[in-house]
Amino acid sequence: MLELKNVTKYFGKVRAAENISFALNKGEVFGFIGPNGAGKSTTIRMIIGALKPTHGEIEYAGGNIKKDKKYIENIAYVPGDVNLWGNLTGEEVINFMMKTRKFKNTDEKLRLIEKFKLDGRKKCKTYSKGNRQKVALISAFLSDAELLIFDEPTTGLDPLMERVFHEEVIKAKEAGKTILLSSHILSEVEKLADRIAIIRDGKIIESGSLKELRHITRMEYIIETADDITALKHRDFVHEFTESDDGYHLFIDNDRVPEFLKYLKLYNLKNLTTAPPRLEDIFMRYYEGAE
Ligand SMILES: Nc1ncnc2c1ncn2[C@@H]1O[C@H](COP(=O)(O)OP(=O)(O)OP(=O)(O)O)[C@@H](O)[C@H]1O
Repeated sequence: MLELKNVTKYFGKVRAAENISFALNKGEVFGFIGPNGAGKSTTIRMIIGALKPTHGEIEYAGGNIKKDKKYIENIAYVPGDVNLWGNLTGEEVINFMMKTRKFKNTDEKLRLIEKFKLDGRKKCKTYSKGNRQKVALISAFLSDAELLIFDEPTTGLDPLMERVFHEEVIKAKEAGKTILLSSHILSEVEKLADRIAIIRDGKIIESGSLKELRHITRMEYIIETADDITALKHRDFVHEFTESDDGYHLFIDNDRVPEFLKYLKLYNLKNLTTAPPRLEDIFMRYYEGAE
């Protein structure tokens, strides 16, 4: 549905995005993650046509976006920091959006206002960041756009509202919408995304499904044994060795597992469990790698 081909953006000498390439399939949730200043917003602003790439191409439904601007009507975009017309109420802003999009389902509007617990009668200038975000999120979920783009959508929301956001993303996906979700909240992306791309310093450093990305990190092992296995701590493939009530916890490099298993044979184990790595572990490794 959307494809970026070697998209690059320079602001003067600052390289905000370099050779960004990825494609979104219709009906998927695509997570775009990276630390502050990595280039997520710049990339998104190029997708919505607010910035012109220095190099590279962006295609939407097979057409080049430089030539055909009509594709923008098929995108609903919620920026990280939402600005609204201060003198309109939240509901007036939502009504305005519905009118411009010729969307008439007021029951759905009321459902979303109720679900996001928005007081739509207050003027937007009195709203907190979270309330402004709610107005934009409700408008996006109400729109008939086929691609929904959320840039750090839950930074102003409390955990209950975050959950509402997650539920609505899943609903939108079930309705066949495509979702680009930019975030540095890894658990959010992990829960929702079918595939992810990790961006850092303007470059995509890894992309794929979570399952595909798990190979690049360490697995955690929890060992229950009456034996003293602290000698393992000194092996170079063992990391973060700790002792807890439920056993010894340690992380093992995935490519060194056969060696690890050989060592394990030296002990009498009561139980051995493993935990798949979280996106956070993958991400932290990239963080650490740069320092
Ligand atoms: N208009 C601009 N002029 C100059 N430099 C810019 C501009 N916009 C972004 N940058 C720079 O480009 C880089 C990428 O910024 P961008 O906002 O895309 O990152 P981000 O991943 O969205 O981060 P954040 O989560 O903090 O918004 C940063 O170094 C930023 O300072």
